[in-house]
Amino acid sequence: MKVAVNISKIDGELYAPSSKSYTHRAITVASLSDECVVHRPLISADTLATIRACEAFGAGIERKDDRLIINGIKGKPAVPENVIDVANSGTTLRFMTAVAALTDGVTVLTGDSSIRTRPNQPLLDVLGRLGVEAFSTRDNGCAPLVVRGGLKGAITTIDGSISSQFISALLIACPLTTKSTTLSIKGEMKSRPYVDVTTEILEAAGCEILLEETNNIKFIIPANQKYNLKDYKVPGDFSSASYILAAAAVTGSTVAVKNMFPSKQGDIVIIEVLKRMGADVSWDKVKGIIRVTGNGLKGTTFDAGATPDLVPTIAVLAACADGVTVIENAEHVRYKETDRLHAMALELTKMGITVKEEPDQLTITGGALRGANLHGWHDHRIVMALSIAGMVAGDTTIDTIESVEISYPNFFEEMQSIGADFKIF
Ligand SMILES: O=C(O)C1=C[C@@H](OP(=O)(O)O)[C@@H](O)[C@H](O)C1
Ligand SMILES: C=C(OP(=O)(O)O)C(=O)O
Repeated sequence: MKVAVNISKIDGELYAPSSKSYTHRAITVASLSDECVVHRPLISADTLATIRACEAFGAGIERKDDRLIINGIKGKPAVPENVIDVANSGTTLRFMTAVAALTDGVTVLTGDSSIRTRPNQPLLDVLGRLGVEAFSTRDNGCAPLVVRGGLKGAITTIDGSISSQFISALLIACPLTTKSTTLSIKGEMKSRPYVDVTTEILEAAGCEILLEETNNIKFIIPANQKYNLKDYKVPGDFSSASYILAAAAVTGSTVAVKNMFPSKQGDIVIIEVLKRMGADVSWDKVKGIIRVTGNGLKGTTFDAGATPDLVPTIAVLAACADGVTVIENAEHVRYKETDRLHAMALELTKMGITVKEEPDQLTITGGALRGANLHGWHDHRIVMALSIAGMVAGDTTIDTIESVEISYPNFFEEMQSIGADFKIF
């Protein structure tokens, strides 16, 4: 499917979708608990993959209105009857690889053509050191993955520079083993706020994990724990909201986004970035409302280490700003649904913007965007970000737009409802 985008202004308010990251964790931890109700989960292609996988491990999951009623497996997943297909979801693949390590048998995990190119070797290696036979069928660290359960605690290290999801996955599985684990992080821990979201939910489930931070980060994970997640309400998603907020900022419009309460999401930093670039932004944290008025933007420097998912949004803000923006410390952004540094560099160049692509950064010189026929790379964040750029350029088409199903299924309809000139064809 494609969208044709014309020059648009927007006006009004939207309710941000629920957080994808919190939803994945709530479903996984609830499935490893006894009985739990997850309120306001995000229902999207990625979170449905997590639901299916947890069901394959034995959890009962029923959808009722805006709740998931979960009958959990009390820390002991069954051996799945079939291969687990995570579709396009990296979070599901990494989390379920660790859950598979808790079974008494063999699990095979695979997914779509994008997921089968994404790296997992650091997670497979650590699982190997924790007593689990875990390997890639093609010996390249990518799915299909095979995991023979038998997880035991130990003292080990993991490289933090590729994906925090390996660390989150281990933090979810290791408390359920019979021997404690010490996990030290080698190098910078990229995407750290996502690990904080994991430990927050684990804490809500009554799990204890100790964090030591001296020269490097170390998690001490006591063994023989039980999860007891009860009623859990999923907060709004700041990564999804970033497209709405950016749309107002680049088109000189005003919008309000509701369901934006403080949480551990690193992508909250979008508020600071918009302010720094010159937008008028206010955040009522009690009412959970962010208001943005676009006012002309100027370039900035953005360190993407903690918040890789904001890169497509910020690349579009940069393209519409006066002067130069440097998005740095972003190598891990290449390991997503697609290589997002390369995709954004290529597509913004088609719109007449000068972009310098280096291994771990983009340097973007803002300018007049011109309409173009763009490729969405089958990647929800690329599609949504380019749609915002199209609202400034006009006369733009973007393909592979069905990918918004991954994190924000109603993106186009909701943006149309506040004035975005999007025509789906
Ligand atoms: O744990 C999570 O929910 C996520 C972690 C991040 O990935 P990395 O840790 O691989 O950077 C982020 O990009 C992804 O969208 C969601
Ligand atoms: C990279 C993403 O998710 P995942 O890693 O779960 O595929 C994303 O939502 O941008």
